[in-house]
Formats: sequence, C-alpha cells, structure tokens
Amino acid sequence: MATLTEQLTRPAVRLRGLTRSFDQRTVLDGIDLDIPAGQFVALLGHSGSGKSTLLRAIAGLDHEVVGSGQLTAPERISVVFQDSRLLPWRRVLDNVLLGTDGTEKGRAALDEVGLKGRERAWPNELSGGEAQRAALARSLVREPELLLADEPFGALDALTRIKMHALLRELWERHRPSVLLVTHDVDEAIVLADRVLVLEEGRIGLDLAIEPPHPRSYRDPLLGEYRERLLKALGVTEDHA
Ligand SMILES: Nc1ncnc2c1ncn2[C@@H]1O[C@H](COP(=O)(O)OP(=O)(O)OP(=O)(O)O)[C@@H](O)[C@H]1O
Repeated sequence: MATLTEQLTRPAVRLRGLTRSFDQRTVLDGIDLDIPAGQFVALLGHSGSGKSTLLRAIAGLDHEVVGSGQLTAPERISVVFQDSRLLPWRRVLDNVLLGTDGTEKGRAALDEVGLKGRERAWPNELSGGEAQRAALARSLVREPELLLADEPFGALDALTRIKMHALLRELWERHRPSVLLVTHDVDEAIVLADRVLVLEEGRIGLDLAIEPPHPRSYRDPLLGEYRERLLKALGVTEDHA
C-alpha cells in the first residue's frame, strides 16, 4: 500500500523500458519517462519518430505495447486529435456529452471554449477552429487527469492556431490536468509547454525545462535560446530553416 506522501508525489505517467516494434522495426526503444501530475509537456520529433505511437500507448489504445515494459497512467484520460472526430449526425452539445451525463456540464464546457450559443449546431456548420474547440469541450467534460493531444492544431491556419494556443493554456490553468501535446511545431511547444521532450531513435533524446513565465509570445526573446537548442536536437540547421 502506498503511503500518502507516495500518493501525492507519484507521477501521473510513469514509463519504464517501454518498447514497441512494428514488423521487427523498433519504434520505441525502452522509453523511461515520468510526467508529474499537472505538468504541461510537449513532445517533438521528426515524422515517423514514434510520437503518435507513444501517445497511443499512454492512452491505452495499443494493446500490444503492454508487457513490453512498465506503463502507469491515470484512469481518466482524454485524447484530442488533429481532426475533431465529431460525429456528424449529432449536434455539438450531444457530441460533447457523448457517453456522459450532465447537460449543464456540457453547456459550461462549450461556454469555456467560446462556443456558447452553438450547442444545437451540426458539426458541418463549424469552422475547423470551432470544431477543435468542440473537441476540447468534449475532452473537458470528462474532467481528465491527463489530456493527450496529437497535433490538435496541425490543420488550422496560423492565426486560429495562436488563438487556440491561448485557449489551451487557459483551460490547463483552470483545470490543471497533466498534458502531453504532440507537435511538429517548435514554437508551439515552447510557447505552451513547461517541458519539451524530443523523441529520437526510439528514446527521449532531449528533456528540456522551459522556464520563462506565461503568457509567452513567439517573439519573446527569452525563448530564442530554447528554440535553438530544440532545432539543434532535431538536426535543423540555419541552412534547412
Ligand atoms: N499500426 C502500425 N503498423 C505498422 N507500422 C506502424 C503502425 N503504427 C505506426 N507505425 C510505424 O511506426 C513509425 C512511427 O509512427 P508514428 O505515427 O508514431 O510517428 P510520428 O512521430 O507520430 O509521425 P508523424 O509526425 O508523421 O505523425 C512509423 O514508421 C510508422 O510507419
């Protein structure tokens, strides 16, 4: 039985030696990672480096990864993907409430993400940004201890993305779930997260704490040094940028 201190300090996510291969190709090669409860973490890595594979494993969506190492994650997990995955035949509020009860909670979540008044809209009446707002509302009503987000803003235009960054950070500050945000975008990672991981060759190649206070802007000169370090870890030089 864990002591109270152990319970309070226990990380939300704990991975030890997590390994996953596809067709004899090792994608995750013994990942060790602790994410403390309430931490906002971003995960960067080249295309194909295994970011989604890691996220799916933590989400409990990959049954074959079980047994390859140790994986502990909270019970209440919400996942947000690049596309909203709203069911087109359900109105927005019904999508948000799917599998839960408590209409008021759903309305409050829609209010929080800026969709008050759109409860009865159909998903195809929403813009891409609004659909992602609805997806965030759907994740919120489940009161997740851990929010996993796989490129949630990847399909949005730059201006909408910046607004969504502010929204996500605001929601995090209010609800304080642990967050693991998969992204290709170094700036998105350093503006939003308090810790950025780089996945390379199946391992966490860099684990960087981002110290500057929030709210942060892309132009914040304090972020320049972090950007450089991350681009270097990703093998992006001035010539490529
Ligand atoms: N179900 C699967 N069957 C076979 N190979 C897979 C499967 N899922 C992932 N892979 C392979 O594992 C590798 C990692 O894929 P993954 O989607 O995790 O990468 P990623 O870093 O998320 O990439 P991207 O940034 O392009 O989304 C890829 O080479 C991919 O082809």
